[in-house]
Amino acid sequence: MGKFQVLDHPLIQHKLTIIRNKNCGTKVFREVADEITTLMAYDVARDMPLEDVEIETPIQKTTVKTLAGKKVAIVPILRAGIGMVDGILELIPAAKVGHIGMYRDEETLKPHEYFVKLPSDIDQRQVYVVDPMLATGGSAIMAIDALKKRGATNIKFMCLVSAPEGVKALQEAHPEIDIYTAALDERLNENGYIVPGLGDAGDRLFGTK
Ligand SMILES: O=P(O)(O)OC[C@H]1O[C@H](OP(=O)(O)OP(=O)(O)O)[C@H](O)[C@@H]1O
Ligand SMILES: O=c1cc[nH]c(=O)[nH]1
Ligand SMILES: [Mg+2]
Repeated sequence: MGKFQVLDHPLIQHKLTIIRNKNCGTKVFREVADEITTLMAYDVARDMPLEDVEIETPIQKTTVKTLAGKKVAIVPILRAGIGMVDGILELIPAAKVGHIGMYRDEETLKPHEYFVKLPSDIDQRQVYVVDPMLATGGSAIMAIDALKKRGATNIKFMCLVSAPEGVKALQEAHPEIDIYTAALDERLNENGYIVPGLGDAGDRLFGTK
């Protein structure tokens, strides 16, 4: 079974409180979502492999560490996942970015895939799938299905807010995936929204409501 981690550093909790507030406007929502993602990425990237490299400091030659091995691909689930891309690029600027378009039918809550464009070497990369909300889990499960179908093997999932229902479903569908969330909330409501949550992440990020 992969890891399930609530990244509840005080700075993350404080910033999440800012964007949960219904009075937080689009500009601040976008900026603070970015900041939370950067703080999360610091922890998520903790297992990045290192290798030895020989350099010369002004004092002497020495063997030190540099990042090695698997390169990173960030894969946002459109639309709302786009709000988490820049926060990771801040720390891992050489990462490639793939996109998976997915919308959730408002009646059935079932996800529908409408776009997939990935780096051609996705099978060689450490993949970070990002979406602010893990609600029923349907979108994340289908996005990871799409990635596996195209050869990705090394996948982590990052979200800002998750519901217990979504975490369980994702763990059952893809048990080896590590899941990182800034908060694990109480439940889903009758419309499939996370309670207390932060509302519709896509609409709040892009100002579409
Ligand atoms: O876990 P689930 O029940 O699948 O729900 C979560 C999904 O719902 C939202 O996307 P939405 O369908 O609203 O699309 P959008 O990002 O374009 O607004 C959210 O960004 C997730 O992708
Ligand atoms: O609470 C929720 C659930 C799904 N999608 C959202 O944007 N918010
Ligand atoms: Mg939405």
